[in-house]
Amino acid sequence: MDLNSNVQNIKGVGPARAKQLSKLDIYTIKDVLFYFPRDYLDMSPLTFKQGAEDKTGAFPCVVTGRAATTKTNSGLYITKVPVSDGQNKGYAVFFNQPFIERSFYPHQKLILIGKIRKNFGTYEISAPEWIKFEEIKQGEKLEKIRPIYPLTKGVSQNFLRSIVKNALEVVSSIEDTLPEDIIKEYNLLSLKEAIKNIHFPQSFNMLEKARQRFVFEELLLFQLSAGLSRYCVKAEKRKNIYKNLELTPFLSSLPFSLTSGQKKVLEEIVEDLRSKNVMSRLVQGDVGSGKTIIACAALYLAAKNGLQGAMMAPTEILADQHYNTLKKFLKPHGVNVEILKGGLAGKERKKILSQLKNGSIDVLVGTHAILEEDVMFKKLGMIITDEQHRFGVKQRENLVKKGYSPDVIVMSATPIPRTAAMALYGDLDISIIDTLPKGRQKVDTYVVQDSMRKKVYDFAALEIKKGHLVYVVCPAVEENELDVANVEEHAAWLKENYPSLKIGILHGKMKQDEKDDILGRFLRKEIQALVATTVVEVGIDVPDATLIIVENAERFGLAQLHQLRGRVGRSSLKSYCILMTASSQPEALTRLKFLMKCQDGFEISQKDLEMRGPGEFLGIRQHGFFEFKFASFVENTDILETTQKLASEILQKNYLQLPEYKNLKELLENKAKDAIN
Ligand SMILES: Nc1ncnc2c1ncn2[C@@H]1O[C@H](COP(=O)(O)OP(=O)(O)OP(=O)(O)O)[C@@H](O)[C@H]1O
Repeated sequence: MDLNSNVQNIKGVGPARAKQLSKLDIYTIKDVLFYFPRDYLDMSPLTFKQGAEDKTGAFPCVVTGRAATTKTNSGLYITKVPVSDGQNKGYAVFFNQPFIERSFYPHQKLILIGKIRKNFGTYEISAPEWIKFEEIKQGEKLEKIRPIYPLTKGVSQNFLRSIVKNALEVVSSIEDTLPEDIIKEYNLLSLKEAIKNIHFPQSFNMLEKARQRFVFEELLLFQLSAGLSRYCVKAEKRKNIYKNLELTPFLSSLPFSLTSGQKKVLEEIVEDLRSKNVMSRLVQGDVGSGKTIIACAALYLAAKNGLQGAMMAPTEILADQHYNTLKKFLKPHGVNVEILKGGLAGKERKKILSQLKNGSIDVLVGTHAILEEDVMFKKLGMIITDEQHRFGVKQRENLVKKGYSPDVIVMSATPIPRTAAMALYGDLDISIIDTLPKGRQKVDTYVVQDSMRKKVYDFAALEIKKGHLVYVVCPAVEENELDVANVEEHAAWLKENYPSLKIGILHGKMKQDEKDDILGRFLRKEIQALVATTVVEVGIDVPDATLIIVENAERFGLAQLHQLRGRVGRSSLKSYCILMTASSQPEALTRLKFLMKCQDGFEISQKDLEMRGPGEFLGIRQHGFFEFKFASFVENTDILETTQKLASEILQKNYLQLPEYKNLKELLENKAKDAIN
């Protein structure tokens, strides 16, 4: 029988059953075989004494007397079946199934499967499953490890187990997705063996091997797909347009010298520009490590080589900030920087667009709107963007069609460990700024209970008295059902309690010019405490801000809190971060307290990955992201690296064209559709 045959070809599945199975997205034999258990039960026989509290186990025992049912005052039927494991006595206990009495009789041998606990000194196994010895066929071997499947109404564990068994019997062959040489070289189970062992493992060792096989396959597919899109980009050649890669005039005009991390990253970029391949590079660095100046240097080189540059920021506030920075550092070198804002009047917009087209603007800053159709460059050669705006291969193709093959630098605001970065951004080369500018001080971080709020804000008032600035971050804008701190009420509370302070609010629902106005006033110290949502999270650079208070801090991820903390400590002034919480949950507190002792963004995101899992964390990059059933970026770093090497060999040597790679190629084409588009 073929894998793609209808599920009704399996013994025990008729139209009614098929309908139930469709709720689990099971339609074919293949769907049954790829419906994997969510957990496993060790069926090694245990005595009552060996059974661990709250852990399901298998207990061989014998029924020692008649089952008896009683009715409680509240009308609940409780049936108790007396049993013994040979050493101790106990009961199997069932609820509201008085008829179950009839299933048991004295001297009957059973295996009870369930959780055991001691109730007033007597062992009890509540609502167990059971296997009757008398029903075990002669010669039939009991499974050592029992799969536990996710269920839906009307579909039981027993039924799923039986149809998987039947499916395995009926299917004639399972063609492997991986070529034989890969299976051999990496000592993997064949697909058939892996499927068998993922459902009915011969041992826990074999279960692990089966899992490893699927992890390997998932990660190989992922790496191949990432590699393919990198390959498309890399394959793009351009003429050697960078004749002048001299950075000294630019660097010597800066008010500081670059850190060693910045120098190294800049060298990597210069190397890319020297090569004939188009650059696609991710620049990662901890908060405040000075990524903007790297962008600035790249744009400087582009301009000096007759190319235009575009810098895209995730918000208009940041676009403004970048505009000011770029203008400051590039204008003295004759580089003309402009900003394209959303709300620009028709006439002004027209003027900018025409200057862009005739090449008199060298660098354009703005949100991603700067790459819209009517924005035409004369010769766009360098795009600086952030990970939210990274281009898919399709968008890149559109740009290329417009006649440009621009180099791209992607700036990442969330530093993540190298292996995870490699996995996530496999299609980009990665540079890491691993040093902070000199003189940066540690930001003292505290986790404080809400009951201490008044003290915390008294401290804020003292900071402001010294001429410093304060951020207050709330999870919500206005009053809400979740009952979390909101910007509007919090600002009102502050105004009432600290009437002498100048307080402003900032959130995403405000109009652009309002936001610009507020931020400008904060920079000029006309506002001393800025009550805001996480709009201040990324990139805002206000050197005199020395305190950030985060309300309901437990609602944020660690990496996000680290970003927020990065808004202070951006000069040599001593800075503080206070994480307010009403939570008394030990887990939440441990998580927050991790920030008190750790200032390293890479370490923090590793912790975040571990604690919250990649799903949530990787919200930063949904586009083209694979969903893994087995693989994990945190646990499978070895396989991640192995498969990356293997994938690049396969692509370089063009193995996907070989007949033995046919199935892998097909799988890749299906799976990678999203990633490649
Ligand atoms: N080598 C350096 N020495 C001293 N100061 C520097 C150096 N490089 C950058 N700076 C300054 O450090 C501050 C932070 O730089 P920048 O805004 O580029 O940080 P960032 O890496 O973008 O951080 P974030 O992710 O928090 O926005 C800026 O005020 C910048 O001028």
